[in-house]
Amino acid sequence: MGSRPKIGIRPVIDGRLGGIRESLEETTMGMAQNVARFFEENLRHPDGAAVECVIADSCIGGVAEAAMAADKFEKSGVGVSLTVTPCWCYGTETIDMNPYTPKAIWGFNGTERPGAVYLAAALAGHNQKGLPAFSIYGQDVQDITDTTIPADVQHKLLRFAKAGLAVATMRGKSYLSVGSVSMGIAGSIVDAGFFESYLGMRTEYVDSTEVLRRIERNIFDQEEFEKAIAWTRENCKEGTDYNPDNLRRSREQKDGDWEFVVKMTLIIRDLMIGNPKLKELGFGEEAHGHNAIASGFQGQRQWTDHLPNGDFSEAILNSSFDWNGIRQAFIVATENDSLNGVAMLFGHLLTDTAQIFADVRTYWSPEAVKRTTGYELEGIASNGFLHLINSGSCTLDGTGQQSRNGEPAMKPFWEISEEEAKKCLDATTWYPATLEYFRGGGYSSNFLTKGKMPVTMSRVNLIKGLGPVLQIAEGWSIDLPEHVHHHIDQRTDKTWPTTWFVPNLTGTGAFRDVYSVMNNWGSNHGVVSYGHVGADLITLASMLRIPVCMHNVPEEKIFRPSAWSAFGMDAEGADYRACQTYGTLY
Ligand SMILES: C[C@H](O)[C@@H](O)[C@@H](O)C(=O)CO
Ligand SMILES: [Mn+2]
Repeated sequence: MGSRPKIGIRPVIDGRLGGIRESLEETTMGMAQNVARFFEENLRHPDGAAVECVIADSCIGGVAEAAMAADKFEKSGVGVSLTVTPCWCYGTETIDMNPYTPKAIWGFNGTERPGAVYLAAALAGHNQKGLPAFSIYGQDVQDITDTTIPADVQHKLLRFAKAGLAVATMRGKSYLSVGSVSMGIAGSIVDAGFFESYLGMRTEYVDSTEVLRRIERNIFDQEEFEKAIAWTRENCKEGTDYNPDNLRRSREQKDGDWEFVVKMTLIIRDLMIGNPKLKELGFGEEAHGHNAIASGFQGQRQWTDHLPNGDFSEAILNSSFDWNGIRQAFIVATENDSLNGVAMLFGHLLTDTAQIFADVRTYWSPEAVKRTTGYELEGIASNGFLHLINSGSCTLDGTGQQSRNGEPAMKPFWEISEEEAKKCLDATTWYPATLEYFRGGGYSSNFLTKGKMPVTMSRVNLIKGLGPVLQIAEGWSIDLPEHVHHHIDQRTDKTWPTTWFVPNLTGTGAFRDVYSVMNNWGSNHGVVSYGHVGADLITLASMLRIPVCMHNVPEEKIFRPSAWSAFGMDAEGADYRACQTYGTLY
């Protein structure tokens, strides 16, 4: 998916030659090399490649060397910058002035030389000049000869770098809208201004007829199709047809639908990222694709009223495996809900894992569960739960059939085994689509997400007069007793995948109770990412100047640019004021 941004490391130093600078050169450059090694060992891009660092050719003692570093970074594709120093240096003379590059400064907390004093001075400069930067220095004083990176510094370095790389990775890529607005869902009014100004992304739009044209004119790789359909027949088990007799599609139609949805999958992927094979087949223009890092498929209604739905394509593309093996998940939003697509993209870039796209369907109170099933909710579910369910885009990784340390998990593709991919497929049943909704047929994925996964639900909303806001709810997937699950799952669309979700409650505001989380959710959709990654999302949002309107992330984990604290003592109000003051990144 295009070039990968690098992390630029800037060792800054006290410029006074004749003793001071010379005594610090080795330590300062050593600190840069050390942190570069740390990043390279601990960070990967979502495509699996190791993250590369670029270190300035010399320590930076003043503005000339700062300019040389900027020049090198520009030429090497640096998208994120970290300044490191163990000593006092000259604030504004050495800082990184590139307005687009997320920045942090690690000032070594020692007393022999005052790295943290430089940090404070440089941050004051950043803040006075309107160039937000993150502040990093360890809790505990270290000796100047100590080359270890303390755990608290490591956490901040990784949180900053991963979010910074996400910013740089999105820049210049596209959101591809296949189709238009689905059933009046506002998130599928793909807003070019939002993508351009906040994310640095393009919006590309193709009519859904392009998918049909490629199917009818065989504009896809036939060989891959043969492989894909054989794999699908072997790995994707078809479920019972729940449609009433008078609507049911014939066996012949259903077999045709399988072929159709597999072709759709190849085509949507080719539309996103291109395919060199198409050039060999004589379709040079189509071979390019749209440079899309995320996409959405309208589906409902015009397409699905007439043709098989997008559920199979969305689910498979969003998963970490297909007929070509285990691979990076794509980001494809159901109903072309681009704002949920953006939250999926954030989740993917921050965790390297596949994302669950879901309708935020139902709040089940303990009383309602009791009334309908006779069961008294207990344990983590005792305050009720949310039913997350959706026809299409939910990744099959969302089955929870992968594991880490014996617990269910959703992992980066390079950690997923063949056996785990197979278990995800085996846990999924593909039901003939509910024809009352999807008149053109197709297949919907059905599974139940395993409980006990730490997860984070998120969502971007656009608010007129304000701009985008991000909402975040950390919590857990839960298991329900089989009969309770069965009873309440079957009340609704029984051909779709279900995740039972319990948010972590704080006792106040939107997290007073489970009902309030649902009641405060800004739209019909949400994204579920594996892990408690709310703090990472908050860091990323601050870089993009997207205020966070709702979250339940513990205060001590929150990491925003240093300037945010100048906007007042209530952190969330300050976030709004800071985002408004700095304005969009692009
Ligand atoms: C089939 C239905 O139209 C669903 O797709 C609908 O409930 C939604 O998912 C709305 O987001
Ligand atoms: Mn939906």
